[in-house]
Amino acid sequence: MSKPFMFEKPLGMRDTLPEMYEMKKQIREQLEEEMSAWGYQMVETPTLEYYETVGLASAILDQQLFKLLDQQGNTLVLRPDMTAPIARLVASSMKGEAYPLRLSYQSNLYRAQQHEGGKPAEFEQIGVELIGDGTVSADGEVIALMASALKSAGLSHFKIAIGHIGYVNALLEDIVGEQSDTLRRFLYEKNYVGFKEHVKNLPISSIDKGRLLGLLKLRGDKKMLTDASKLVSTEQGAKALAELEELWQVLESYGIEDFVKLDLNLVLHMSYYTGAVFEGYSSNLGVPLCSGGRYDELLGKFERPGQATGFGLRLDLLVEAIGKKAEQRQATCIMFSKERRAEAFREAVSLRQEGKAVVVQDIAGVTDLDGMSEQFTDVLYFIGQKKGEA
Ligand SMILES: N[C@@H](Cc1c[nH]c[nH+]1)C(=O)O
Repeated sequence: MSKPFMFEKPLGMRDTLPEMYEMKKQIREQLEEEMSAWGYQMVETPTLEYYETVGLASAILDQQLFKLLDQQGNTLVLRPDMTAPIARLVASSMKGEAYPLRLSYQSNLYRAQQHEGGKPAEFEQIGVELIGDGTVSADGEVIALMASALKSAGLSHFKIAIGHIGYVNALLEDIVGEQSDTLRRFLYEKNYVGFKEHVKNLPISSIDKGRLLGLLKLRGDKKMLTDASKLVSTEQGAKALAELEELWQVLESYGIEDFVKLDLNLVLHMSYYTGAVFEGYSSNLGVPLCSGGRYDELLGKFERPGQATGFGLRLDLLVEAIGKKAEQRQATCIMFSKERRAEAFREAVSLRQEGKAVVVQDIAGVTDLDGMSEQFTDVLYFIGQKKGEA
């Protein structure tokens, strides 16, 4: 490998400039406030985790993990997700705390990228986990909170698509048995053309081909569930549909049915999901900006079984979707020369006490006075001899 050019960053890594920082901060505060208002408590976990435990439990493709070695020779990962670290936390340091637990987080996550110019390899995610509650009310709560968080951040045009991995598995396994992975991957990649092509070439009856292709049409409101029930007759399939029916009622009780739609071919990235899954879209972004779902088996891997659900929201994408500029705090500049330095500092203290942001600048350190002054609406000069002094 050649030596990187001085200004290059590792693949997928980004800088954050002041304006973007401010925008992220304002939106982050609103999201955190909303989650706290719903009774969720913030936690933090380390950036590095063991590959063998949390790394594997995160259920993400191995090629997306950043791996490194510690001094003892253990393989570590930069956390690719927060759900697995929180499962570890709940099963260890928080073991004594009764279920259900409502936890929230705001963290940078790391997913290695294969190509330049694509997705970021480090991004901030804000989310919640509702752990130890297997009810459909819990699924409804996290979806309603996600909608409420998006609204509180200032996003008004969004839709949440809801599916159920139990339904997809029931249908695929009923028809293609063990070979369902390939079809699931087409769905996860939203490669519906690839899905159709693959189905065409499968050695199965035309009725079963019709059932598999029928899955792609299962989008809409709760009326669609009747069509869905015609494709699968297994107990697992029926259970998933009954859950979705109840979930729709919960969402109606929250009054957010206009923001949601059912999409039964939804398959998400993480393979730990076991039940209802969902994804949120803004009308002006081509990619989902938040997603989540039920994962009832993950806590068991950390020896504290518990049914759970949650979501994660990408702050960078939410900022992009909202699209408006941050309200920048205007600062006053006090330009001083050393004779009046103490006076300038006193003035700065008193203006800051009034709530103003103040920059104090020694004029001897400025080479471009006009350029510097243009950055401020107000510039006060404390230059030369003090008034009244000879
Ligand atoms: N951890 C998931 C989101 C999620 C939170 N809880 C459940 N799912 C992700 O990064 O996509």
